[in-house]
Amino acid sequence: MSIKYIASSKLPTPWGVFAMHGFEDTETGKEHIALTLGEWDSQSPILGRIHSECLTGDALFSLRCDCGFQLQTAMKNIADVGQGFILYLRQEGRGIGLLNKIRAYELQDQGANTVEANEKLGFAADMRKYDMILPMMEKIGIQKVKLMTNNPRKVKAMKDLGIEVVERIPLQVGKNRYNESYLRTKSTQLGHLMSEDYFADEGKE
Ligand SMILES: Nc1nc2c(ncn2[C@@H]2O[C@H](COP(=O)(O)OP(=O)(O)OP(=O)(O)O)[C@@H](O)[C@H]2O)c(=O)[nH]1
Ligand SMILES: [Zn+2]
Repeated sequence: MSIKYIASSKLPTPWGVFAMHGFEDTETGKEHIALTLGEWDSQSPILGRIHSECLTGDALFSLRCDCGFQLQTAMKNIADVGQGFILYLRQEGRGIGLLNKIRAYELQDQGANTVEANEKLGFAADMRKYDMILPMMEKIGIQKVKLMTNNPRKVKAMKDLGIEVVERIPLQVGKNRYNESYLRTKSTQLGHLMSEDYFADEGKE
């Protein structure tokens, strides 16, 4: 793993003008992004999110998952407090890539759940790695985080890298009739922490 900082620019969004910092993984050629808003000293706990790329949810308005809703809510929450970061990591499809995710969706259209579909294709349920986080966090000067996620493995990954997660903030947004079983599978098979209230809230969104 070799992460190289490349350049920074402004990124105006509906929620505020973020700074965008580009990084290259020189081994894989993957291009990762950090968005930051506001300023801090390295000892302050900063609100943030580690977001895994989901072209379909983040850019194409897909209702099959909750990714786009989580990304927008995280950006809004950061803007509301005036300070925070998002690491946008290019590990599409939990690390299997976009085309394999479409293959997995095809199997899901035939009745498989997200875990079964990955396994039928010969992949583990979740192939993501998080070691690129450390050099990115060092560059943006953050050592302590308040992390917006439902995924305890992300919290553990950060802690294993030596980053202090002072708080986990649930990000339960975007449930709809197309992603309910996907969310259930995340909760029952992938360890995501989601409250029963979230599922009980039938008919919302
Ligand atoms: N292989 C596969 N990947 C998927 C599927 N649906 C979404 N993804 C990918 O899953 C990743 C997001 O992971 P999630 O498990 O939804 O959520 P998380 O990032 O672990 O946890 P949160 O921080 O709570 O959002 C993105 O890279 C998506 O492209 C699917 O059905 N199959
Ligand atoms: Zn998604």
